[in-house]
Amino acid sequence: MIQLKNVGITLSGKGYERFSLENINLEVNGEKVIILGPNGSGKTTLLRAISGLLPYSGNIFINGMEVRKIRNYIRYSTNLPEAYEIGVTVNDIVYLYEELKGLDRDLFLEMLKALKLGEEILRRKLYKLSAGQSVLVRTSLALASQPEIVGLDEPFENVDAARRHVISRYIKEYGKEGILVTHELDMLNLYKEYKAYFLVGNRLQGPISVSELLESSIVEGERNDALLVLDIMDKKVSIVKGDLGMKFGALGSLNRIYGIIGA
Ligand SMILES: Nc1ncnc2c1ncn2[C@@H]1O[C@H](COP(=O)(O)OP(=O)(O)OP(=O)(O)O)[C@@H](O)[C@H]1O
Repeated sequence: MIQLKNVGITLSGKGYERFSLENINLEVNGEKVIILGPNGSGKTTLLRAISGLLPYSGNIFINGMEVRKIRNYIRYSTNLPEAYEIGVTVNDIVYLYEELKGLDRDLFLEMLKALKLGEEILRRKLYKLSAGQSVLVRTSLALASQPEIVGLDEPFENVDAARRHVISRYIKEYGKEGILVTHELDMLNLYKEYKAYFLVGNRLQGPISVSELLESSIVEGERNDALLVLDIMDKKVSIVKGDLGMKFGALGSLNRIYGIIGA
């Protein structure tokens, strides 16, 4: 189980405007959750905090344990790049993860084969892989560790259509509980049994089931019959069942929500 209680995260740095997420509450209890958000909305930031890679205020618990106090929790796995050593080969990471996380090497090799990646990739350094290969290897490592809970960041980014289908099969089989963050709406069709949240306007809003979402429309303003009303930059956007205005499935990109509110 993942629990976020009143979580706040602030990023600041040279050359950046301050970015913050506020009052984030979430409970993932034996469920599959998808977090949708436009570019730059803070999806990776949220997942990094859940994975113990960023400081935060409030509380984040994984199976009842405060993330601040645990290191390398064996029952949780993520595909975030920081979770893997830079400068070592894929094979080195496989050895490390067999020791640290109980990685199932046979399952990992089966996934590489299904993804048509070829075993020579094992001898390559992770940072020398192409962007898509790196995502697939990291996602396979996270899943082949067969954790109770996974946190996957953009597992489809830079991945071609055929491999997206293959990796989705494994995500669904081995990611029994956890969070998948993405901005790629065209993948939602494969994840109809997931619960969706939106990370928009610096807040996490939801939930709504993905299957309902795909049959809904997006309308400006707050409506009584809405399945979910999103608060974005002091404006409201309703998600309404049926074919009214802009069908969610036709949105293409979440950035278009900002177009609907004229921002
Ligand atoms: N060190 C930092 N200081 C301040 N802001 C930062 C810092 N690092 C990243 N940001 C900003 O934080 C915001 C959230 O970034 P994040 O990578 O979490 O977004 P995302 O939703 O995962 O985006 P994408 O879909 O494009 O991957 C962005 O606007 C980014 O520019």
